[in-house]
Amino acid sequence: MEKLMEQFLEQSAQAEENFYRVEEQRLQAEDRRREAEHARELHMLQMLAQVFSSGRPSSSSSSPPKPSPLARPPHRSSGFRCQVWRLLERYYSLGSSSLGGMDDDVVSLVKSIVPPLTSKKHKGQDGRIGIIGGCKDYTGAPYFAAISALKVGGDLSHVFCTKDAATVIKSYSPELIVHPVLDSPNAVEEIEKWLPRLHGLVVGPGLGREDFLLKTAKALIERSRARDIPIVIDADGLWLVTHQPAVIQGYQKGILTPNFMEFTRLFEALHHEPMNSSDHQRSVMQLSAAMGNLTLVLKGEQDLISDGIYSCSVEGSGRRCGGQGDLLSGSMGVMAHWAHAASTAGLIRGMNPSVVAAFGACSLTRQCNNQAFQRHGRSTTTSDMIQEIGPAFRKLFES
Ligand SMILES: NC(=O)C1=CN([C@@H]2O[C@H](COP(=O)(O)OP(=O)(O)OC[C@H]3O[C@@H](n4cnc5c(N)ncnc54)[C@H](OP(=O)(O)O)[C@@H]3O)[C@@H](O)[C@H]2O)[C@@H](O)CC1
Ligand SMILES: Nc1ncnc2c1ncn2[C@@H]1O[C@H](COP(=O)(O)OP(=O)(O)OP(=O)(O)O)[C@@H](O)[C@H]1O
Repeated sequence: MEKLMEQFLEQSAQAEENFYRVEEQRLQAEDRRREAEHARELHMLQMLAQVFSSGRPSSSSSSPPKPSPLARPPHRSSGFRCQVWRLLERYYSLGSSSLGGMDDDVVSLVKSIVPPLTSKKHKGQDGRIGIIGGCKDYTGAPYFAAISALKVGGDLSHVFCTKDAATVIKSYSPELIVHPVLDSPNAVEEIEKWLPRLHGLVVGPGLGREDFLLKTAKALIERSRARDIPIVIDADGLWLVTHQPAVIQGYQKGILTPNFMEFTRLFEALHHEPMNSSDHQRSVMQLSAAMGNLTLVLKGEQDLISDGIYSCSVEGSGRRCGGQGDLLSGSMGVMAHWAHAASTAGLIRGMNPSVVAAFGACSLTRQCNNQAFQRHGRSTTTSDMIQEIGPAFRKLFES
């Protein structure tokens, strides 16, 4: 009797295991089918957006201006164009349906890229981030970016700046590793030595616009790209991209984080015409397509993130002190590393890892702004916001 019972239990355990295995396979197949379908649809519509917008990828700023059918709907008589227009509208609305309801889903994805804190890891595993920036005029910006990368959870933050900025930046914080090499004659080789050890690069905060520094930044972007390192480009790095878009065009691990001014400059350089400032979503889609579908974040009252359009409107405050964009780019550098690592490990599926990172960093920056404002009101500074990174991160992604 006992034997029979044992046999019965074994068989039912086996049957249960088989059931779950088959069910899991079925769910995985269904997931793959949905993802493929979604990706096919987005890809097709993206291609159409690219072809029919004025923003074909162009590596040369001297190509002739092209008319933009996206600036307004085509005339009714153009049947095919109307059809394309409707498709494009569907594309935009596909994306913008994520404006409200998708927020929670994206936040869950951000949560899933945050690496667990365990005693099994060694220093460096949660992120070694490099900041390319810091010159005579600007020492605050690279500091804000680098310290934010650490406070978000990166393990090591390197700042590659000019000689005269280095001592100043070191004096702000003993946490940062500061290399005074950006204006040395062999800057590229000096910095390239570090690339194999870096998980993410943030190019631009406090870089300035001197030719030599921009040339160095360009070479470093190219070499990091060749090594498949996620790259966030902000501030003066965007000045470089505006003049030489090919440096980052089409790089899927690249994220651009322009403010409105930087966005307008970049848009006009690529499209050779003023942007339609009444429709930011459309402009973001157009510019993203022209840049080879890389992730773009237009910062503002709401942060608009492509591909597709995701909007981050976590409540911030009315306080707009300088440096908030540096906090954003530094945190994004770390999150981009986490997101791509999670994607490689199969932990996130169905969404571009760069978008997950961008959404995470935007939400965090705005939450820091909100919390700092509650304490300091009008006197809020970026340093106050940096103090809030820990609690804001916990509130958003660890609760
Ligand atoms: N503590 C430090 O070290 C900091 C250093 N920083 C570093 O400074 C460097 C230059 O960066 P940047 O942003 O000041 O330069 P740039 O693009 O020429 O903009 C200048 C003009 O654009 C306008 N404008 C700006 N935003 C706008 C908007 N949203 N919407 C509309 N207009 C807008 C505005 O024009 P205005 O209102 O004055 O007419 C403004 O005067 C860069 O390396 C950066 O990292 C900063 O990070 C801050 C903290
Ligand atoms: N009107 C706004 N309301 C709420 N949040 C905003 C607003 N404008 C910008 N932000 C937030 O502030 C952050 C920085 O954006 P901002 O436009 O100030 O960048 P920036 O000009 O590049 O900054 P920086 O001073 O570092 O150069 C973004 O994360 C964005 O979400």
